Amino acid sequence: SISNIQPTSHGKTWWTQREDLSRKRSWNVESPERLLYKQPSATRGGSDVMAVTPWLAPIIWEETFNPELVDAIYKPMNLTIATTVFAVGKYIRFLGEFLETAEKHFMVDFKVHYHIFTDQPQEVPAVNLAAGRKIFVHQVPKLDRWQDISASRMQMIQTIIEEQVHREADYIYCQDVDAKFHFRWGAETLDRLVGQIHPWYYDLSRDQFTYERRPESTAYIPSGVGDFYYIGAMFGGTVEDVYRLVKKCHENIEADKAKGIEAAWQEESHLNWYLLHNKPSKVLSPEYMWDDQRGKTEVMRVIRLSQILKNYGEVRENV
Ligand SMILES: CC(=O)N[C@H]1[C@@H](OP(=O)(O)OP(=O)(O)OC[C@H]2O[C@@H](n3ccc(=O)[nH]c3=O)[C@H](O)[C@@H]2O)O[C@H](CO)[C@H](O)[C@@H]1O
Ligand SMILES: [Mn+2]
Repeated sequence: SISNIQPTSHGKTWWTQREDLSRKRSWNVESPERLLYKQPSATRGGSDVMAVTPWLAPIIWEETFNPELVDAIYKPMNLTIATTVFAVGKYIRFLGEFLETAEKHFMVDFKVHYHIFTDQPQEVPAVNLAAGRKIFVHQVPKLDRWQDISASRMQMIQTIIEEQVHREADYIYCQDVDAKFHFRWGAETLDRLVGQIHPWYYDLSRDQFTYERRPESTAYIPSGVGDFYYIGAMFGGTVEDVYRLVKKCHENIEADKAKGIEAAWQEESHLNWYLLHNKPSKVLSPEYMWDDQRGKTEVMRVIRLSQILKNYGEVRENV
């Protein structure tokens, strides 16, 4: 199905429908009775990396969780996971491999709704989807600047939650299209509000983070403050929590625009402001969004998804 997405911001009556959907779910963490798995140790962590934040949100790395146990708990919940991916202008070329590799590694055996936003619906590749998985195509205008294409995602995600996703999905994850899956990217990532540590900043000090540093911007973060530098290419969580996030970031982007300010890294700067003040309930290690340009570093046991090398001069609208 192809819909034409117009940026809107209408009434809140859909929240009631949303509450009905949530009530039908059992949120108990039920494990099947005779499932066998390795005993967890109370005194030794599964890994030598930081696996919990100072506000007690888990940080997800390989070996901090048991994939079979996670699947055994989450699969019977019959969840629907929406994912948004933008393929505007030349970025349509990345969509085929994104979807094909997602079918191999992303939430395998779960119901997944891919929401694809593009200016070229007829170019969306035909991909064989496993049972229970669907593609929805939404037509969006092609904006002139890559900064605006990237930043407009906050508003478009807000709109699609209001118009459709609130009725259909439990969780929503929002990802860049210029990436490929290589390894399990599964239900261990599900949580209320989920941020992703940027692959270039996980080992730097907070003062090196490229936060927005001008006090005039709503995304302003002063020096001496900050937890992680979160990447704009991936965030997610329950539909309610992601809705609050995209709505606030969109409002702040508009407030800045009215003052003639564009944050240093557009929506990524606003996302970082939001997640500093609204702590994520789960944080994904860089395994979940790596960058091919960085090679593999010692801390990385696996690479689950990686941004592919691209020629910025060739794919971006204005450089
Ligand atoms: C290393 C680096 O420079 N990282 C920044 C850069 O990420 P990226 O270089 O990863 O940004 P990008 O060019 O991949 O754009 C982000 C996403 O927007 C969509 N898109 C973008 C342009 C376009 O013409 N068509 C289209 O569909 C597409 O889904 C893409 O994956 O920019 C982002 C957005 O501001 C963030 O600030 C990142 O931190
Ligand atoms: Mn990207």
